[in-house]
Amino acid sequence: MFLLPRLLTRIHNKVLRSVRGKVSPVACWVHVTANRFCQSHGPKDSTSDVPDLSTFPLERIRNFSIIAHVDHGKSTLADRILEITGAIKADTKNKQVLDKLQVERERGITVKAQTASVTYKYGGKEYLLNLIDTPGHVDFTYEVSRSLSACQGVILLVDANGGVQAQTVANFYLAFTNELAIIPVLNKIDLKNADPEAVKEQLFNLFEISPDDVLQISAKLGVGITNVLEAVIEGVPSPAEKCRVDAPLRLFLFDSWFDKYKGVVCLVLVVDGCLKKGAQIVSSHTGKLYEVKDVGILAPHEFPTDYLYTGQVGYFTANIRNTKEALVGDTFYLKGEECESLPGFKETKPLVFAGVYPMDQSEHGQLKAAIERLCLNDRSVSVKLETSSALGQGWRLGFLGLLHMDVFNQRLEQEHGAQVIVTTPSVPYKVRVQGAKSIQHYMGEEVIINNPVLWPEPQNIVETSEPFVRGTIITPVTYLGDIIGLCQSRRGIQQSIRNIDNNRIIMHYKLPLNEIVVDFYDILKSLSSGYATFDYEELGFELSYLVKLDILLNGYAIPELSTIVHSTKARTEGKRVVEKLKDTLPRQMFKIAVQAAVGGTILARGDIKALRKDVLAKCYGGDITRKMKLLRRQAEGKKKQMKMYGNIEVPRETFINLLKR
Ligand SMILES: Nc1nc2c(ncn2[C@@H]2O[C@H](COP(=O)(O)OP(=O)(O)OP(=O)(O)O)[C@@H](O)[C@H]2O)c(=O)[nH]1
Repeated sequence: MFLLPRLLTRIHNKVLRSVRGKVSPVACWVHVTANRFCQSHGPKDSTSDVPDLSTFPLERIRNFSIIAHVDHGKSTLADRILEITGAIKADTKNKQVLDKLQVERERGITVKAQTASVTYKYGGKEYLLNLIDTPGHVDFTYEVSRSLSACQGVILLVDANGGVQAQTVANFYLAFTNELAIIPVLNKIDLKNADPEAVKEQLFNLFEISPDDVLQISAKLGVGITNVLEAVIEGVPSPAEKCRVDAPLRLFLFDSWFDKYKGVVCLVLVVDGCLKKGAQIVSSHTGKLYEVKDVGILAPHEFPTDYLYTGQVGYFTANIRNTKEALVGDTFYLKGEECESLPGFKETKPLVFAGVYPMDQSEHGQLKAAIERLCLNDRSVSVKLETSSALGQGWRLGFLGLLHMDVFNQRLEQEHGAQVIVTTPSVPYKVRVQGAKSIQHYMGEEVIINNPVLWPEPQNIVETSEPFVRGTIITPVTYLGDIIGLCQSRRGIQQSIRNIDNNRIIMHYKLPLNEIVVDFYDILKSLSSGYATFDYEELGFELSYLVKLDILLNGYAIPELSTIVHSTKARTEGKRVVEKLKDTLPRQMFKIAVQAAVGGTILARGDIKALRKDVLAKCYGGDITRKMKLLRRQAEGKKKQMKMYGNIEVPRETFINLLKR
């Protein structure tokens, strides 16, 4: 059952070569809360009394995460664990209890890791189990890696019907490089088409996991759940090595959110010492002093306990109103007892950037507050002010992927009532410029450009690079041809291909990030009737011949519509945008030439015909020369107007329609 030692010795070198992402192991921290609350105070569905938190020695604490591909049943397993341990009442209505956000419930996906603590009796002793339900989608890997640094082990859940998928592979390596114990579990064995033996073979072929170590459960029916809990107690090491009971207080802040009544709520791990209500604590990051107003645990709802002991996880509030003061990764210590800060989290690197503007400029202030509060709960988003002549004042936000961007904007709307316009997403590019110091905006020779508007003039560019990723695709053999075709059309280079069983193939492709951010995943899914799965890891920047594609209306470039493309794709992309614009721009009283250009070269052109006023309407009968004269005058008038409207004012609504994805 304990995979860690065996795997570490057997496949260490092989795995380290293909490690997914570089996760910074946060020094020492465990993630434990005690559970079960007084019925009088607890959430309605909690069932038992609050245990005395001081009675759990570190040896009887287990911190673990559930990791898996999307929809393999993580949240359902979490429901069953909460039920079996009495944290919530067993009820058929319990569906993904830990998916608390509206966006999670609507989309049926987890986007935010959630913590819940339970107690379980095993071998005559009571254990504190702290479980973290993590998201499955690649865009939320940050949440997974943050959660893993709080754990000593993981349950690697695999759907016995769907088998190993791209995200299973990614998550396995994430846990493996964090040196966590791995408990392999097959879920959905109740399904008619479940094939546990085939999936065990896949696990062996890919990760050398012995079939004898694999547990089989049905999270939906609640079959085999106690075996999983016991495997966690037996197989996951306790956090005893990492925390000190007798040392002065040290708190590690690893999540936070905003409560309109209490201000910022900080989720912390008590690494050393004990936290009590009323304590005076100092932030290592800001040096500010706070008085702790409220202390409690999550189980899974907030529950006040007044104390948190060594190794336990819980929340505190301290009347923090400024969201910038609660930096995830910060260390807090007791006033007068300054101590060494714990290593924080590695900054995430956003991969997709887009402009976000208020629908109505008068709501700029509200949107600013909404973005700040949401970023408190999602630290992986980067924020920078931006101004557009068409859309006004806004921000350029950086996300970890397109789904992340969609979910963030949906949360802005649902949780903060903000109405926003989101511009076309783009990826960061690297440009080496000459005469750098003389060029406005650029201080160094190599610059990262997140916004096509800031692309340097062609004569100043020495070379350009774009980000590449290593994509993992797992697909049934039937769809192989179509998928290879798709990857080639996206400038992909195949790196490896092999069978994981009789029917399924795993492939690795090197792909430009730019080619996959928008629609690659959707096309892959539709080509494979939903069966192929995709995951990617960053490979860094590589030289590439990139150009700025400008869109001109009657000869004037519209900055908001510029994009960066690979030179081989400029013509096709130009034609596509021109066609789209022809359909979207309202006709005006004069002709509009829509052009796509790179530098001075026009690559595509389309004309929007002028709206024609019927100047002959009042000219009943009469001589043909009279009618010709009227038409000639109209044409001359338009010529003048063309000049006048050379710089066409595109209505704001048109921009909104054009830029809306
Ligand atoms: N038949 C069957 N269905 C299951 C089982 N476990 C989960 N499901 C179903 O699988 C679907 C996905 O379950 P979730 O628990 O939301 O999966 P998840 O891994 O948390 O999903 P993400 O958070 O989006 O990654 C739901 O419709 C569940 O009802 C099982 O043991 N048997």
